[in-house]
Amino acid sequence: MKKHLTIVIKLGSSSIVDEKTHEPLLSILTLIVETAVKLHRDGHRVVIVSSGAIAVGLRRMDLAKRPKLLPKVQALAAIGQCRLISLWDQLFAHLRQPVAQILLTRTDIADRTQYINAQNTFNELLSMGVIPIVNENDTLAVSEIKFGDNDTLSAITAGMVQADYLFLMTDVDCLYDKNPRTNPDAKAIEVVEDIAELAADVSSAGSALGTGGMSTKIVAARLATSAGVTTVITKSSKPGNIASIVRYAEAQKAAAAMSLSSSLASLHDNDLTTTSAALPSHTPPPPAIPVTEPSHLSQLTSSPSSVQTIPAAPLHTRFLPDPRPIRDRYFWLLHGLAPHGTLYIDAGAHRALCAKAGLLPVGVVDLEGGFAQQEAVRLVVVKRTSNGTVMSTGAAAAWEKTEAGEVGRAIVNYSSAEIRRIRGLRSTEIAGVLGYADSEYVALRENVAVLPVERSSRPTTPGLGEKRGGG
Ligand SMILES: N[C@@H](CCC(=O)OP(=O)(O)O)C(=O)O
Repeated sequence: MKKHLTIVIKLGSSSIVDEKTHEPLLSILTLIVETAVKLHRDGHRVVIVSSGAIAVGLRRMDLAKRPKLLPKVQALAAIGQCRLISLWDQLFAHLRQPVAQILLTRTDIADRTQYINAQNTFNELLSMGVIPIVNENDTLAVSEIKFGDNDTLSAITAGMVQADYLFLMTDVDCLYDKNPRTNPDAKAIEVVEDIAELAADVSSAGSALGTGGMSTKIVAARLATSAGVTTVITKSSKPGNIASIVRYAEAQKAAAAMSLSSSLASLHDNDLTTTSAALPSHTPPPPAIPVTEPSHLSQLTSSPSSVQTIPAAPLHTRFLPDPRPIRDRYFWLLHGLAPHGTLYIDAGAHRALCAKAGLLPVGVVDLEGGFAQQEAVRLVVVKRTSNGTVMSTGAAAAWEKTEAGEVGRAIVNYSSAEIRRIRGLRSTEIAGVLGYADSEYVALRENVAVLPVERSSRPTTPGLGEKRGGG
């Protein structure tokens, strides 16, 4: 188990300023600072994703509400961001904690070299003991190149720094199966093992200041957990809960690991058929669990004792990380790039991609959108239709979309105009049709990221011009 955890804490605009007066919520900010410094002093690496630039700009210019015109919003973000970062810097300075400002746009990370540069800068700052404070570079980002909401930005940041935890701080303590304000019998959802099966009420529209709501938090949780990041939704007015939740979650992992090793030991000692049923599932243990603590937990609990009872955690929703995380280049292909179109591929091509081959023109059935060479596209699997539905007008056969939906993303070697002419052909035929053949592949293997089969029906990061859920 890791001694030093990397923890990303995301605060939305409504956690940073008062929704009506737009004055900073100093008590919350101070508690966040104390929590972050405590975690840092315990040996953990902390990144803060802070919204609030526009809201702070509104206060500075004495404006009552967010203007409609984009240049005005961008000007306010420029005014507010320097005040915001100065506020964070001043608060952290009281505890002698250096911070750094990182402002990102989607185009910054769409270039692989820039993505790696950003990653290197994060790592350097974290190893220097600095707390990076991240926001979207609103002044440059127009809608086409926006992350759009800081929930998504925080999940991409968490993937980039290979975080252990992402905390999405919000105005409720957790997800509920129904709206708790109108349904007194609403049940808290404490642990989510599989987001695809989540049945929660996500109708919360977010604040008047920000752009995120509960549904953008689910998108963010899906993205972050796919990169192996445990994602937590909890109340921003109680930042002290972060340490208790980390302690609790780590204790659960330790307890599960101990239970697994004792089960494995008994597998050696006993008949395999009688003990295999005792292997632990993801079912959470009861709230209070006596465990022998690993050293970093005793740091978190600040207790000298090696054996103690872990107190129950405050209410929160915890999304468990995918056991087979998508990281590095594949994470960047899936979430760093904005797709410019879609390639519809057949099941054979999908199988070949899953078996780590490149994408050949013969497997491409149809396409949508206009894109250039070396731009990113979505990959969607289609099958020959049985009911006569013609998805593709130009293709030789009729095709329809499958339930698998989007199965991955790729950077293509040919433009949409070129692929339109070579789809369905063998690679040896490319030169005859185009007059040249830059590659036998439509996309090289290293430029293709495919989702594991059982997860491919889940949407990935919303791309350019795609509608996000939630307000
Ligand atoms: N980047 C913008 C905030 C983006 C946004 O709306 O985020 P959130 O408040 O988390 O929904 C700002 O700093 O004002």
